[in-house]
Amino acid sequence: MKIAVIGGGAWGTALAQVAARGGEPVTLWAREDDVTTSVNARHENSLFLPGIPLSPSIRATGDLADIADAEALLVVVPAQFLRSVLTQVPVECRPLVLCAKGIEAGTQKLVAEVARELHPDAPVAVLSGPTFAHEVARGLPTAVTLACEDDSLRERLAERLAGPAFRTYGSSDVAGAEIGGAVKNVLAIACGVVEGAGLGLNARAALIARGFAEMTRFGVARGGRPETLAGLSGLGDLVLTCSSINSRNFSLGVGLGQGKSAAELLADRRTVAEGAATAPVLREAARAAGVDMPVTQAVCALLEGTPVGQVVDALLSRPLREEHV
Ligand SMILES: NC(=O)c1ccc[n+]([C@@H]2O[C@H](COP(=O)([O-])OP(=O)(O)OC[C@H]3O[C@@H](n4cnc5c(N)ncnc54)[C@H](O)[C@@H]3O)[C@@H](O)[C@H]2O)c1
Ligand SMILES: O=P(O)(O)OC[C@H](O)CO
Repeated sequence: MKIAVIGGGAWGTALAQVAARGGEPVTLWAREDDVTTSVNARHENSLFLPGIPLSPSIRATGDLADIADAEALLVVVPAQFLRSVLTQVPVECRPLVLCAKGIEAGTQKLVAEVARELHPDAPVAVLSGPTFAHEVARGLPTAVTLACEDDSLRERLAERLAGPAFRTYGSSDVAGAEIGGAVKNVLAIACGVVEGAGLGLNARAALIARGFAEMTRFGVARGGRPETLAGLSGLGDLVLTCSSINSRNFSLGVGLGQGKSAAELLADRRTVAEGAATAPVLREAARAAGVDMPVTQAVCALLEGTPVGQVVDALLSRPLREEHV
């Protein structure tokens, strides 16, 4: 199955590396000339994944006409740009493997819902899980959820992408797989705040557990299955992203916890911290679904400039409740 990757950021590049493992030709579409030039000339994405040698069988392009011969498209642009990019891509009825983690502002749509709206003839799959791009691109062991409702397509994609250090676990729960990835980014900001404000490891563990509870409530309300949320794309990714400064979302939270403003922290970032855009959308989507998400509300307050101490006091002073309701 010939693969093209749409999006030349860190994750798109790492997935191109996965798909090109056996020397198969892979086309990587990128917006930035610096990316296409460095990938083609030096086999490196010097903008988003510097210092990691890439397979010479990856060919980068800025021209969407070059993906014409691909049999499946891995779509790896940030969630808030997905609609504008997918509007330009000549998808036809080719499978779309959606790899962004976020919820669209304005519509509250998950990425697969946006893709189905724009390209109703294209089957969709979601690839998600605990996957720092720089580790995947280096070939370090990684496992992901590959969700697709079509059993035969899921098996073909899983086989095509799997390798000795990249394990794909199949699932038919597309909504569950993408909700875990979108919500964990918001919760990772909260865990970063705990780190930045020096609130301790007990607080971080509490946030991971209570954050997982609210991820599950929201995921089930939007049609996901609890076991998917407890798997690689939910709990697995939550644990990774909430425990490492390598996470862009966690590091954004560290800055907030140190008292910096979101505007200041996001101003000169070239890379994406999806949780910052997802948090207010998730708060609205949770309200619409009648789901209580106190950690998400706290992250929104922090992004909006409420002081850390005030947000923590508000979280801790809520009425006591049973743990499992
Ligand atoms: N980096 C990772 O480790 C990782 C792992 C798994 C999933 N993801 C997800 O993959 C998605 C892409 O993240 P990334 O890490 O590859 O990005 P990145 O931070 O490395 O790069 C930013 C990307 O945004 C694109 N971009 C910027 N402005 C744009 C615009 N106006 N229109 C279209 N595209 C624009 C850039 O071209 C680039 O591809 C995100 O949803 C992220 O959550 C990332
Ligand atoms: O750097 P982050 O916070 O966007 O996390 C990257 C991946 O989503 C981890 O699975």
